[in-house]
Formats: sequence, C-alpha cells, structure tokens
Amino acid sequence: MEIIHVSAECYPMAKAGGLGDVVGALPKYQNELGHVAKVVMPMYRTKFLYQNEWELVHEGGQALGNEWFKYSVIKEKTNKLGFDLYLVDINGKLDRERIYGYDDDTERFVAFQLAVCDWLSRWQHKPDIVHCHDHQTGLVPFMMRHAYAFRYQLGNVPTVFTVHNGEYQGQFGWDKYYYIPAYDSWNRGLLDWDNAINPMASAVKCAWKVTTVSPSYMDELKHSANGLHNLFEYEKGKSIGIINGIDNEVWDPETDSFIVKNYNKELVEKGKDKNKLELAGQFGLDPEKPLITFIGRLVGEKAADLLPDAISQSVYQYQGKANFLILGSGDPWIEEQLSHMNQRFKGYFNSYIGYNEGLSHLMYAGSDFLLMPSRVEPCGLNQLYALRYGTVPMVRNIGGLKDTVVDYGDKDGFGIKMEQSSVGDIAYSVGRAIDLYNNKHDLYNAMREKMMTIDHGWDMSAKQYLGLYESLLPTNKISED
Ligand SMILES: Nc1ncnc2c1ncn2[C@@H]1O[C@H](COP(=O)(O)OP(=O)(O)O[C@H]2O[C@H](CO)[C@@H](O)[C@H](O)[C@H]2O)[C@@H](O)[C@H]1O
Repeated sequence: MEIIHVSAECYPMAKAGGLGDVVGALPKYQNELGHVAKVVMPMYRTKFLYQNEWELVHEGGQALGNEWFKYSVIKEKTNKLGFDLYLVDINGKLDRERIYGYDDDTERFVAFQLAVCDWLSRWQHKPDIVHCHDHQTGLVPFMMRHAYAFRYQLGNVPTVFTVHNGEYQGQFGWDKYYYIPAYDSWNRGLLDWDNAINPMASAVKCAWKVTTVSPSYMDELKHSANGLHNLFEYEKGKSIGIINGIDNEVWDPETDSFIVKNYNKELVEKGKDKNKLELAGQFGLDPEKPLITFIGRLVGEKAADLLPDAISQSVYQYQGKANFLILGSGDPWIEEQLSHMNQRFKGYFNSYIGYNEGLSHLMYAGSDFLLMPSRVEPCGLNQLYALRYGTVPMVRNIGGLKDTVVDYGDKDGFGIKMEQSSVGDIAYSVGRAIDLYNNKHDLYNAMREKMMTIDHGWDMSAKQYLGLYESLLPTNKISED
C-alpha cells in the first residue's frame, strides 16, 4: 500500500509538539511493515532544511481566491528518516522560521492544502490512502472529494483524518469562502460548523475514517470537543481511537546522545542519578531531593495555569522536601509567573522558558517524577517517554493518560494518578511522590524497573492503522498487496 501523510509538523524537520513526533515516526514503522508511507509538509525555513540535500520533484501553481501563487515540491534525497519526506514551498507564505503563530496562518495552510491536492492530482498513479493530521490539513478530504479541480483525479482515493487535538479547529469566516476552490454549492454544509468554515469539522464529516490518538479521548470527544461533541457523536460509526506509539530509536536511554549518562533498566538508579546531578547543577537544585518536572506547552489544556499555585503550595506544605523544574513556553502570563518564581523559590524551583529538545531528553532521564495534570490529553507522549526513561508519571486520569498509566496503589501499578486538574489534586500527588521517594524505596525501584519494560513502541499501533486503511481499499487492491 502507498500512504501519503499530510501534516504541518514532522520531526526532525519541524516540531512544535506531539504531532511532530507522531508524523516523524509512524511512517517509518509502516515502511518497516512492508508498505510505502511518505510525508508531505510545508517547507519552513528550519535547520533540517539547510542541513540536508533535496531534489525538485514538481512545480505548479494554484489560486487562493484572487491571488495566484506558485509552489514547488522537493524531496529529501537519501531517505535518511526511513520514509520519503516531501516539502511544499510557497514563497511569501510557508518560508518562515516558525510553524504557527502568524496572522495569516489561515491563508498559509489553505494554500498548502491546495498545493498538496494539486500535486497529488497530477501523479501518474494515485496513492492508496491520504492520511491527514489535525486541522491544518482538514480541508483536504473535502477538496479531494468535492472541488471540481480535484474530484475527478482524487475523489475515489480514501482519506483518513486523525485528530491529535480537538481543541484547535482552524475556523475562519465565510467572508473568506473564495479560498475554497469551486464546488457544488449544496455541499457547503460539509465545510460549515456554527456559521464558520471549520477545517476540523469538515474533515470529520468528509474523511472516510476518523481516528484519534487514544480510545478514551475518542469517548471524551463525544461529550466535550470545543463545540464539536455532537458531530463526533454523529460520526462515531466511522471513528476509532488508536493509541500513539513512541519512536524507540529516538527515545532510548541506552543510546540517547542528549543525556550525560546512558543507562538501561539494570543500571537505572546510577544512570538517572548522573543525569539528575547534571540537571541539579544547571538549575541550582538539590540532587538529594525528589525532582518533579513538567515539560510542555504552557496552556490551559495542559493545566499549566495551575502550576504556579500548585508548586508554591507544595513547597510550603511539604517544607521544601521536593524540587521542581519546568520546561515550556506558551501563555505569557504563565511564563511571567514562573520566571518570578525562579527567584522566589530559588533552590527549590526553576524554569526554562522556551523550546529545547536536548533539555527535554535530559529532563526525562534526570527527573524522578513527571507531572501532567492536563485538563485535556488526547494521548500524551511525555508520560510514555517518562516510562521509557524510568521516570514515574504523575498524571490526571483522562484521555490517553487514563489508557497508559496505572496508579501504584492498584494491581501492577507504576504511576501516580489524580482525578481532577486542581491545585489540591496536584499538591496531594506531590505528597504521594515525596512519600514514595523517601519512605518506599524498594517499591519505587521496582516500579522504575517495571515501567522500563513496558513496550509502547509503534508496532501494534502501526498495524492497527494498516488494518484500518485496508478496510477502505477495493477488495482487488487487498489481494494485489
Ligand atoms: N518547551 C519544550 N521543549 C522541548 N520539547 C517540548 C517542549 N514542549 C513540548 N515538548 C515536546 O513536545 C511533545 C509534546 O507531546 P504531547 O503529546 O504531550 O503534547 P501535544 O499537546 O503537543 O500533542 C498533541 O498531539 C499528540 C500526538 O498525537 C498527543 O499525544 C497529545 O495528547 C496532543 O495534545 C513531547 O515530545 C515533548 O517533549
């Protein structure tokens, strides 16, 4: 089978969060299973672009409303990622350093999707599956099936849409209706949600199958999806939750070049101690105390707004018996609060505001506990990385966190779970972490060893996706493969 993944992110070319990790890994594992999976994404101006060699594979043009733009598609020459990576270049739109956060993001990503559809429609053969990820690619299923310009070539190609995060939907007003290439006007409803063009809703309506990144999140979306819950309920017949895997080659404490001491489950105690010592040195913390860290976008969805109060309360309540370290960026108000706390709780707390891939690896290796009090967590990769690095996850019982972590109080448990995203729940969990670290050493060590043996690699999930694709192929295609 030939599968094209369409995405705004793909590690290591460009990553803002978990979407990049998934699209950077899933195709590699699908290829290892004997299929041909490729990725197409925007050509941002990132380091990876300049450090690698590319060949031109296509040039074309498209209209975004009244604006005609030229685009080109280039391909990485060596297949070094384990899959073919294609980049779409559109001057004036995609040639930026950052992935998101520009005033014209709507125009940028609609133009990207137009270019992808145009390029695919000109292929000599057609891919078997087009797999789109999140709202930046959400108009592709509609355009392939209904836009006059593409439907004759692409209307029969099955589309799969994966919701990595239902909170962001990419809505824009109908005043920009002319961005969408011509289609039969009675299909307008397939673009609309709540009187706006909503790419996430459109993809859920038009894709042949809809997936999200954990079974529990699939259930939750039917009750709470930033306004789309009725739609998810309505489309449940074609929807399924498939848990994310992690790239065991990139995230491996035995070989990770970002950390100061490599280790495996036999050497977990010594290995983690060395990495913790490094972190404690860099951030002025006490290596003797349990180190609780948070890594991620500083936004409400991750309950990052609760961190300042929860950490202050914990420092007072437990008389500074634990240390805290945060790596993240996002809401300026939260960033400012955390920066103030660097001084106020010097020696107990520190934060690094910004994005730092290397530091994140060191933190997974050098922390004792990883905190994820998320209000919404479609899958969560951080807890899976924590498990692989022998770091106890402290998570809210929701979404993918519910599906992947078992509280140590339960049979065969290895993590700490809290029911609510609240200052009180976080502080209570901090108390349990301190108790585990100081008073239950044997249990704590056994837990670390146990969690390092859990396999969260991509094999199972990659197979599940392939099964889903196969269900969409005409029967003769299945027997050909
Ligand atoms: N400041 C920083 N510096 C360095 N690294 C940083 C960082 N901030 C975040 N990261 C990294 O970004 C990734 C975050 O992944 P998550 O899956 O936890 O969250 P995200 O909300 O982005 O993804 C969404 O999509 C993914 C993939 O489907 C779902 O797992 C998730 O639940 C959903 O919200 C991890 O690799 C983490 O280490």
